[in-house]
Amino acid sequence: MSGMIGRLHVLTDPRGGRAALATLAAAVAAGAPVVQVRRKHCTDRELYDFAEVVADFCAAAGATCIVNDRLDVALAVGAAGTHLGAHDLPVAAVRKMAGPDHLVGGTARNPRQARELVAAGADYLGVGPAYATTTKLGLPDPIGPAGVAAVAAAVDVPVIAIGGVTAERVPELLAVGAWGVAVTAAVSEAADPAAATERLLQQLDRAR
Ligand SMILES: Cc1ncc(COP(=O)(O)OP(=O)(O)O)c(N)n1
Ligand SMILES: Cc1nc(C(=O)O)sc1CCOP(=O)(O)O
Ligand SMILES: [Mg+2]
Repeated sequence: MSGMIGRLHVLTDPRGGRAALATLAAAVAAGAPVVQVRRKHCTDRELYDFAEVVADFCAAAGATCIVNDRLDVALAVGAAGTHLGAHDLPVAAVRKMAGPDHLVGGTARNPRQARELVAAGADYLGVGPAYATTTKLGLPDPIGPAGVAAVAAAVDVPVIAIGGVTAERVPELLAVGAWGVAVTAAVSEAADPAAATERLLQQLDRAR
């Protein structure tokens, strides 16, 4: 499965909870096509319960639901896909278990990793950190638009730029070959998450 994945991925606030769900509801109502359930430091049951609510919400709204890190949870809640990084199960293993119709995304930081992930069966790549981010600790230095460009030139699957992405930065990322963007703070820390989502979507529409 590839090619037509949505261009705006809204990641849930990793703390989860009601505020995360309210933000998500606003983002999806404003037209966010893809939601990624990203939650850390919780029990499996808490993750499952949260993911189930998000997946049901996405199904009702026609949005694509992707679960970060966990194929088992993605399958259990009927999500469309799973996103995998270097510390998660390998893309090839997940592809083997999930079959051809499950969306599988991988995190790439350079062209070599990107080619390997695509060869292993990734449908799309999350590429970053494009810019400095306060949402996630321990990342390498930002790769900037030039780093995103290098990955986009190396593969033929959609590249989703992530890390410190704002609406203002969308044009320069699309200009270097990104298909779309993934955001946390730009939506979840916005005073008006629906308006922030609309601004991101406008930039994605305008710039291509
Ligand atoms: C679209 C997208 N791209 C990259 C990531 C990062 O995934 P990963 O490297 O597994 O890191 P964590 O998100 O698990 O901290 C992502 N989640 N989404
Ligand atoms: C979850 C995540 N992964 C990244 C990576 O580069 O692997 S950057 C990132 C944080 C995305 O949130 P924000 O839009 O608030 O920067
Ligand atoms: Mg991960």
